[in-house]
Amino acid sequence: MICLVLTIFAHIFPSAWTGINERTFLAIKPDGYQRRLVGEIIRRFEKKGFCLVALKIMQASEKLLRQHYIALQDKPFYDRLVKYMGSGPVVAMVWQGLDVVKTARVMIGETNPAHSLPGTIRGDFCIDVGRNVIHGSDSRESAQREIALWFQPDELVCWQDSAERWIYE
Ligand SMILES: Nc1ncnc2c1ncn2[C@@H]1O[C@@H]2COP(=O)(O)O[C@H]2[C@H]1O
Repeated sequence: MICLVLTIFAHIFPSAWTGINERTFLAIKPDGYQRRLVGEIIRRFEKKGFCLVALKIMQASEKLLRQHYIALQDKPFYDRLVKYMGSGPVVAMVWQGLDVVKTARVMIGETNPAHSLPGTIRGDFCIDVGRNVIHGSDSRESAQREIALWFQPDELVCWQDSAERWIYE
């Protein structure tokens, strides 16, 4: 209940989710799902120390995907991207932790896998920019927008992280 109130509060005042409560939106794309990379990807963020606060498998609607990628609507690959993202299951997730937006992007690698270093998700698991396995919000503002687009407030779970004092000073 407290979490629900906090989540609604954060929709109105995004600054509520800062510091160790910062949140980001990640989605394992249909290629990552088909290639059985779901466990490996989740494992990386768990081992890093971030908290998983929401997760669902879904086949995203065209409407949702057009909204999600609205900033890219003038790009020549926009329709192709929406079609690919809707072509199979995706795993939509919200992760929480200090600087999670920026750190998740570092862990994911560059948009083009060819420019991604080994050790990053895209550097390790993919080759083609049109099949780059995972999406991660590119800013705190995008994260707020994307979380609100993909999840209802009551789908985000607040839980007490018993390892917190071993992760943060
Ligand atoms: N040149 C491109 N051709 C096809 N897809 C692209 C291209 N550039 C970016 N994208 C896709 O657009 C997506 C936008 O953000 P993502 O991190 O989800 O990953 C990106 C790629 O999947």
